Amino acid sequence: MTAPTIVFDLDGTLVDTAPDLVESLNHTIAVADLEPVTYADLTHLVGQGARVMIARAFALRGAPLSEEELPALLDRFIVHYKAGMPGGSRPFPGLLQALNRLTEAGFNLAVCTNKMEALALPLIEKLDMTRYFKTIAGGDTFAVRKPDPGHITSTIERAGGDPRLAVMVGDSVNDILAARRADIPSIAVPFGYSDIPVENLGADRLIRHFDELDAALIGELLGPR
Ligand SMILES: O=C(O)COP(=O)(O)O
Ligand SMILES: [Mg+2]
Repeated sequence: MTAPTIVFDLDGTLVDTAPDLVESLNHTIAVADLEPVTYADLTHLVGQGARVMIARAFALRGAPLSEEELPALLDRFIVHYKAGMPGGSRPFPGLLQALNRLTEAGFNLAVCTNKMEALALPLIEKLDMTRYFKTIAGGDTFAVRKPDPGHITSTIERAGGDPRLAVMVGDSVNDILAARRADIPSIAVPFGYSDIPVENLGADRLIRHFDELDAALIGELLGPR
């Protein structure tokens, strides 16, 4: 029988990437003389990958940005962000213990992030976490990305799992909405970068710490089998 799959979001769920995202974003927008963004701004900027984050930073500062300028800015971001990896980014407390616990319990683990694959893969590798995941799907891996349910279901299929036997863990509306649209139960974490209070995301469960993520909770969400 297929093992249940647990799908994790990356930024703000598995890894606290905010300091490095802010730093590389500010390095990027400095070429246009924009005032640096803050950690508090990030919750409104992050979620749809680096390209959208840069465009949103320009909008936040009321600065014009043409389509033609974006590729060079995106390159600037990618080069800076990759060079600093893993920087100050660290797994959230209790994550590694949870990944070990869930792996030992026989679950398939996967990552579904809107971060581009070329950034997600090396970040997870530098944090020595690649081995935990059957697959790591980025925002540009498939034709669609969160909140499109196809991003999650394709990730599960690529991990050899079954979307009818899966749970999504995430920090933002993209994750919880995509899961709901895919009819997949979801767990929200409050330590990420949501501009909506996590209680209002509509997740099936809320955990405050990864210590709470165990086989019993997954079993409750998947119901009697
Ligand atoms: O990098 C982003 O914009 C979002 O990434 P996430 O989907 O892992 O939260
Ligand atoms: Mg996230």
